[in-house]
Amino acid sequence: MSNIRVIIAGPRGKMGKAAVQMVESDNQLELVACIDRKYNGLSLKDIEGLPSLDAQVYTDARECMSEQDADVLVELTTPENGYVHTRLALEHNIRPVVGTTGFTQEQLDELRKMCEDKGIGAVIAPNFAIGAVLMMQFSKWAAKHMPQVEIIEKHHDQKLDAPSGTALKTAQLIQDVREKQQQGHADEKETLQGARGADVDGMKIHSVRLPGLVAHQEVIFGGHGQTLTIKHDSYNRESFMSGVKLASEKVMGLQTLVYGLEHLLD
Ligand SMILES: NC(=O)c1ccc[n+]([C@@H]2O[C@H](COP(=O)([O-])OP(=O)(O)OC[C@H]3O[C@@H](n4cnc5c(N)ncnc54)[C@H](O)[C@@H]3O)[C@@H](O)[C@H]2O)c1
Ligand SMILES: O=C(O)C1=N[C@H](C(=O)O)CCC1
Repeated sequence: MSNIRVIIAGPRGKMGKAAVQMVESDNQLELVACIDRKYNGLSLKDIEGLPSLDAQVYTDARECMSEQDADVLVELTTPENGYVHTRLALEHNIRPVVGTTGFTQEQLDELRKMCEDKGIGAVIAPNFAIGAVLMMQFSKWAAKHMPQVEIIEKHHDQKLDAPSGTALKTAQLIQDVREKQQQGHADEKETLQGARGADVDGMKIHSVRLPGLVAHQEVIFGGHGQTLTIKHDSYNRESFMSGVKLASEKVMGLQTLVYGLEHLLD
């Protein structure tokens, strides 16, 4: 089978660096170019801290995608730029594998429509860590039986979006199996705004941002005389890389947009 030709957007970021390493050490994936904010025209090996690869760096994403005959874009930048890159990739028939979080529902709907119109696949996964995917699936199951639930997500303090994509996805999965409902006291009042967190159909989401954290989430279910906590921790960015690899391979066989890695697991 021929190699899958990959462009990585954001190669000097925390996730991008790990993705460059992963692609470099993989037999089936081949890094052909990167999209960065700096270093136009250099090759990756000229950039300090990155592996010695010949892949060319572009600051202009459109130019990169027009010049390079790529199969997959691995997008790991920021919500705003990530959306632009993902659209551009689809316009160039390059299949996006998107880890970047913070896209709005309208943006996701538009990207889904673009995929359908072009008959080309895309994977957008708010969390590529297998343990996090299982944590979300277990939470959906638990919510059927214990529908009173709150989500606490904790991330490093450089994160741009809140709540996390994982927390939103978890809430969506739980919405599939539980009715909107009042949680806490019906007459509850916040004496300090935001004290009860964000609200999704009565379900609360609390976002913690601190140095030292990577990516962590607890989903707490309450019942009569008992609680259940389903918890996942990512301690480093390598935890996401088997998911990025799987998505980069599986996207080649997709004709639609898939939102969440669970759709790619057997
Ligand atoms: N889906 C997952 O499993 C997962 C895991 C971790 C992080 N994330 C998400 O991935 C994204 C990146 O996270 P990170 O921790 O690596 O962030 P980071 O800030 O370390 O890296 C982002 C990189 O993007 C680069 N960048 C910004 N704008 C750009 C542009 N226009 N062109 C090219 N590069 C550009 C920045 O220079 C930076 O190097 C975030 O949205 C984060 O939420 C997702
Ligand atoms: O580091 C981040 O930023 C992460 N974001 C994802 C999210 O928003 O859910 C999860 C993994 C780490």
